[in-house]
Amino acid sequence: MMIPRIKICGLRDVETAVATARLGADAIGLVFYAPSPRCVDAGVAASIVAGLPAFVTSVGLFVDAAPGYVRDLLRQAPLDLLQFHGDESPEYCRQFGRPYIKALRVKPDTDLVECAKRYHDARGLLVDAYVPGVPGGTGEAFDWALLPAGLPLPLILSGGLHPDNVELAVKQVRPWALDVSSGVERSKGEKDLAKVAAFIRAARLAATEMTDER
Ligand SMILES: O=C(O)c1ccccc1N[C@@H]1O[C@H](COP(=O)(O)O)[C@@H](O)[C@H]1O
Repeated sequence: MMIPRIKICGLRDVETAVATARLGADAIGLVFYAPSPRCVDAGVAASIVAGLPAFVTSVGLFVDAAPGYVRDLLRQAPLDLLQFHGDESPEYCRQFGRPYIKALRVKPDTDLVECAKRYHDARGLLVDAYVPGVPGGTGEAFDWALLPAGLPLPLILSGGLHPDNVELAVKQVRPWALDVSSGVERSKGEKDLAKVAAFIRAARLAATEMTDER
């Protein structure tokens, strides 16, 4: 099985972002949603983007943001990929002319195949837990059995992942990528590099074990 790509979300300073990349993260998420304890401003985002080494993707996370705000941010911080984590329509997501992923909060009646068709030009479909009133970053997991096989877009698994459940997640879901925030923190918004290292190690080991078993 492919080793899943790993995104660590909610970095707030250059030093921790670079340390996270050195631990093996493929992508670093920057949150542009004011109510989040992980929210950063354009200046901090620009310094993190500029500080990342080659081949580490910078991802900007937005929740139903005004288009002007997103454009303004992109002028200041040249993000590689946009993550839309609210109720954004496909038309909204496309208007920036940048690669994007669409996040969906999964409920028992969510038709993910239909969603993948609607957002057909997304670079991946990110699935997260549905927690009423909170758009994400909750640390809550959802029932992975709700995920259909054979989605026509790369599946990015998120929601309540942490170093102790990521092995099961990789083996059960076989996602293209993993995205984690709360599960690698010591307190809300405060990343714990030991947990980041443990998460990356456990995810890669799980995928390697699956390959060896075949
Ligand atoms: O991280 C946040 O604060 C956040 C705020 C608003 C929307 C999404 C947010 N984060 C994303 O939520 C999922 C799950 O996070 P967790 O690991 O359960 O804490 C993940 O995709 C984050 O990128």
